[in-house]
Amino acid sequence: MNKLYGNVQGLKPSLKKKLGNLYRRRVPANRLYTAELARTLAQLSAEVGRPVSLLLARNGQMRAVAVGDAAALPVPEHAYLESRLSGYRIVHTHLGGGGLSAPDLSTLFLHRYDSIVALDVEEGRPTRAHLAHLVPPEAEEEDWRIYPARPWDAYLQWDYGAALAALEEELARRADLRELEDGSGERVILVGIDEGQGPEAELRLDELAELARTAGGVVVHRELVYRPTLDPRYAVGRGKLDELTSVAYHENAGTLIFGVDLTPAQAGAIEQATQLKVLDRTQLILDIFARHARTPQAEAQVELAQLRYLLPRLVGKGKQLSRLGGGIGTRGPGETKLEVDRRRIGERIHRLTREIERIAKQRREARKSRKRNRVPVVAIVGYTNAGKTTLLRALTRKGDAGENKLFATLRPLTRRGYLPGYGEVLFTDTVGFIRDMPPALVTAFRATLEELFEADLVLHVVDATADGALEHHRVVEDRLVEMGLEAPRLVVVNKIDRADPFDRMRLEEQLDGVAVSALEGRGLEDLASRIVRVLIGSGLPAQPWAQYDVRPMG
Ligand SMILES: Nc1nc2c(ncn2[C@@H]2O[C@H](COP(=O)(O)OP(=O)(O)OP(=O)(O)O)[C@@H](O)[C@H]2O)c(=O)[nH]1
Ligand SMILES: [Mg+2]
Repeated sequence: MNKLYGNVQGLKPSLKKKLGNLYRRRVPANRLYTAELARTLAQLSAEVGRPVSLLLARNGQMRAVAVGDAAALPVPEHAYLESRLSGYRIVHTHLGGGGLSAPDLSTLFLHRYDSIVALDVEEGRPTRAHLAHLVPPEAEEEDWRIYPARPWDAYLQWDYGAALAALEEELARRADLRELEDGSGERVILVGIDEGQGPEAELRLDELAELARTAGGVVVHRELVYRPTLDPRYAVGRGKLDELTSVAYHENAGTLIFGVDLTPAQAGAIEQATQLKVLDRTQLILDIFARHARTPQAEAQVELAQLRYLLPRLVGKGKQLSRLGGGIGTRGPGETKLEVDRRRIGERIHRLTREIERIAKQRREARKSRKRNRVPVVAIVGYTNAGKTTLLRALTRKGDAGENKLFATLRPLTRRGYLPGYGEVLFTDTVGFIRDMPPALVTAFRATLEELFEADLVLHVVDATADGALEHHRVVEDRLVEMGLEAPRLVVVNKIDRADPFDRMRLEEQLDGVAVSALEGRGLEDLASRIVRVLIGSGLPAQPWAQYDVRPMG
């Protein structure tokens, strides 16, 4: 016999059998329900004394029978498809009448059912029918349309198939329109949690937004939730989650990013409740590292951290894995391997650990025999959003014209530049620093910074417009010292086009920095000559032909 869902306790076997027989019913593909089905349903509900709910596939096949309200039905697997309907509908009874309830509507919405019908039952017979379906997201309006109550048999001749096809078409058309408007970029919603930190929580949310942007996301909504203690199950309240799900629908977002770290159980529960992709701060940061990893050592470390973080999140969860699909949180050296199972991941972790040891040994030996007379390397570091990448571009701008081969991009994040009176220099960009690096990621982060050890000079970019710029500087410098980085430093005070003159001066003085606007190209000559002085001071003489500032023919 087919399974009965919901509360079947205390039901007589004969009644259970009758309910089970509902599985044999079928509705023609273009009809909402048949007269026989409605009558049987009403009669059985009256006998049971509880509502009875049916889950029907679009082709009219019975998929599930539950004693209880719509929420008692199992959620169909693979029901959820971006911006489309799930292909399932719910037909159920209401013994007390009263139309569709709030839980009915939120079930409809969350699982994108094709439609939901409630049949009022009086004396074992159907009386009125209440119908609702989703509508394309509009500002200010409800996400569904509820039709006025009609006599139960009014829908028997209705061409449900055609109505549904029209609705799907409309939904798809709107989704296409939005895609055109947005351009690329994964649309994400940020959820910051204020556990009583006050303004600090706001800053952390700003930082989360920066991280999301760096990972290639488009932030369409930010929500700061005040919660002194996290909800053990959902981190935030259930009501808040429903709200966010609705925002996601209106904003066409498929991803929720939480500013706190979620336990594997929380992430799973939130995903289940919202049907959205759920990421936490650590996963977001891992994704950024994955984009910045470019040495074998860094790639191995990032993959290792990704797998370690992923492993506990895999328990009994084929579903979450398949949902990962693509986009933020799925990138990286291990990208293609995310599909493998737990055991294989365990093996991979083991192999990576050995690989990392091997590479480290190799590198120690390679460093000993580092070549003389090579092109000096200048690495750019700094807090996230300080303007490192903009500065790299500004310092190597001429390369963009693509005329001179000297300036051609070598690797995505290293470019050749030219310093007047000195010669060629390699500039290399790095991943931004952030406060509260998740402990699980420290090793991977350091690995992405490994190239710093090849640098002859480290440019430390400070954003003069940032609150706490001095503190950011200190955080970064402390970490560099911890890593044992000995290369000379030069502080670049950036964004002077927008900075308060007093802040700028204070930073310049306290950090002995060079003030620039990477965006407007101001102060770059001063910076170049400071760089040259440091390089020469560390025993890297100017290149012979460059002393006359004659540039070689490209
Ligand atoms: N006003 C102004 N904005 C700037 C300047 N330099 C960079 N920005 C802006 O600051 C933002 C961050 O710049 P990026 O160069 O991406 O910063 P980053 O340090 O590479 O950031 P991450 O790689 O995310 O750590 C961008 O919106 C830039 O346009 C500047 O000199 N003046
Ligand atoms: Mg950058």
